[in-house]
Amino acid sequence: MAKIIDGKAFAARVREQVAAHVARLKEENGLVPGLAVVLVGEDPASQVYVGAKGKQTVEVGMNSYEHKLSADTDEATLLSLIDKLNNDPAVHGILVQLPLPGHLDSDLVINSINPAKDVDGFHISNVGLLGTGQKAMVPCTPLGCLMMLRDHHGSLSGMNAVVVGRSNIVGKPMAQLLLGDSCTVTIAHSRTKDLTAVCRGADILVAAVGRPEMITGDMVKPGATVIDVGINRIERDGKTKLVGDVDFASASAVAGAITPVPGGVGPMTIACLLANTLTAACRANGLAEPKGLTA
Ligand SMILES: NC(=O)C1=CN([C@@H]2O[C@H](COP(=O)(O)OP(=O)(O)OC[C@H]3O[C@@H](n4cnc5c(N)ncnc54)[C@H](OP(=O)(O)O)[C@@H]3O)[C@@H](O)[C@H]2O)C=CC1
Ligand SMILES: Nc1nc(=O)c2c([nH]1)NC[C@@H]1CN(c3ccc(C(=O)N[C@@H](CCC(=O)O)C(=O)O)cc3)C=[N+]21
Repeated sequence: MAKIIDGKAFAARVREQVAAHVARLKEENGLVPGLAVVLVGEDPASQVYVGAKGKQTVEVGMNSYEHKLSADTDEATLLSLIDKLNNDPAVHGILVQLPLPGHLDSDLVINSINPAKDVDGFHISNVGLLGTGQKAMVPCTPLGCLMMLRDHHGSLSGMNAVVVGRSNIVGKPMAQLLLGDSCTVTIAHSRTKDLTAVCRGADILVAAVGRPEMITGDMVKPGATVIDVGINRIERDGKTKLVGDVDFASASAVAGAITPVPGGVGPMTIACLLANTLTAACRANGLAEPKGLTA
């Protein structure tokens, strides 16, 4: 039976570190980091995340600004809000909740955020900085996964890592971070041939597929570390249940360590968002950055 990596407890420790640094900034520099979250439309799952982010932002002593726009908001209105936030000195981080309604061009919207305030790390400048090993804002979900992996293994150098999924928000930046830590990285996707064989070569297996319980125990190398990024709501036995992209029962019987869903990657994502907001506030003011909270 695998060791369960407790993302919820880890995230609570990250938030404590963030809160301690925020308290120091306030006392020594009179600075309070601020995070603006923009939500377009009424997607219920998104509203839950936005609510959780706002609550935790305030709990660590930072200011939270929520902007809820109707689903039919036009591009010009959204861009003008982002322009206002870009120029607001009280706002150090801006997050535009994805996915956006179909009539909005999400690349255009994301790339209109000031890269220094892009706490999601999705702006092309941050993608380029990460890809070239320069100081960037790093996407929260992959950063949270990296923190848990470093904590569990110490060094990741030379390990075989397989990332299943090649999205811009999870798969690709995850692969970059693992490469940065000197893993031998394979990115698998829907066209990959013999996914089972590819996954079985992994010392570190990251699942970011969006398919409930797709990664089963037979795809896991004995003793491997499995990171389950998936968040899927399914109906089972007449109840709504949250499950990952990994079949926890069969995978945990083979793996050496595994993250659960819920209580794994999800809480770390929000903790890293707070850490990124703190980092952005420090950089904007030429102050020392928090240690251990960046890639
Ligand atoms: N915990 C958290 O904080 C977060 C969780 N998530 C969750 O992570 C999961 C992935 O999210 P995201 O990256 O945005 O998803 P996307 O839908 O953008 O990407 C999914 C990727 O999985 C690949 N894929 C789909 N089906 C298969 C298959 N049968 N075999 C192999 N690869 C396949 C796709 O391949 P192709 O490119 O070929 O289509 C694609 O690259 C979701 O469950 C999402 O809810 C996302 C963000 C944050
Ligand atoms: N610009 C942008 N940045 C994001 O980071 C972003 C986004 N858009 N859109 C949606 C996805 C999804 N996401 C999650 C964050 C936390 C949990 C989380 O905390 N989940 C809890 C469970 C919560 C529940 O019960 O629903 C857990 O896994 O334990 C899940 C998912 C961030 N995302």
